[in-house]
Amino acid sequence: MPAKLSVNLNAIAMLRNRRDLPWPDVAHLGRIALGAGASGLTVHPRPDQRHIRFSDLPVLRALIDDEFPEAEFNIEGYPTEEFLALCEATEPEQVTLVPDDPNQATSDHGWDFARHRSFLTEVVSRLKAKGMRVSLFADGDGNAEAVQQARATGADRIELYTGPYGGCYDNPEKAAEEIDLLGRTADAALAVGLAVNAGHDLTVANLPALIKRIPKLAEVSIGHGLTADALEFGMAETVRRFRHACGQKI
Ligand SMILES: CC(=O)[C@@H](O)[C@H](O)COP(=O)(O)O
Ligand SMILES: NCC(=O)COP(=O)(O)O
Repeated sequence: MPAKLSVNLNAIAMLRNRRDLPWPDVAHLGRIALGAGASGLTVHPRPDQRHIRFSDLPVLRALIDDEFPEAEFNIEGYPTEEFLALCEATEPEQVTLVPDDPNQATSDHGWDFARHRSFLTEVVSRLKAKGMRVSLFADGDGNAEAVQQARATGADRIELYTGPYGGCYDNPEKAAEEIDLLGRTADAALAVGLAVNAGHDLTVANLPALIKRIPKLAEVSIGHGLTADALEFGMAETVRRFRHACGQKI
């Protein structure tokens, strides 16, 4: 089965938050993404709500429930009590636990599973008891032992952190090395019964090689690169609409 695409709305929310105005409309862009065949929506609400606001969550939950009942909601974040309460109130189909510091600009590493195993086991069991699938953000470093520790927490999946691979956009040799490490991590995870997601800095250019190496990839969540493409490929039509609004003949 091909990898599912979950569209991450963080970048759109960040743009909205530049002004005290309701556009770009995060839920409506989520609707367009799901209408175009995305399998789900991802958000990563951070404690300072600099992009996704906590108040976006019930709106997106209702969008999926009312208009796209086959789609999945994926909420990512560090499992503080506040985050866990948000998940319990929103009941996403999947929660992705990420070891982010509150002040971090973006996610840049996976869990140290040996160190945080008992904490993660507790959190995973709490979320799974409420019917949520749990995925753990993991470094794609080929460490099979770490993957076994991830499995021991009771999680259903890992999400491979693909940032280092995404950063190799201008270095094909380094990209091939990263693909090898990601692939070995995925093999180890699949061997112990964990399904594998992937995300961070994925693009139309770098996805095919990743999918080729990990054909059983269950899901990719993509925000930054996808939003950049949406702007690029939507720019010409948008300028035509604004020229029309200026009274120009098109
Ligand atoms: C978990 C992860 O990989 C991140 O990509 C995240 O979901 C995006 O976070 P920001 O949009 O805050 O950079
Ligand atoms: N889990 C990764 C994600 O949701 C999106 O990351 P990015 O494409 O914004 O880097």
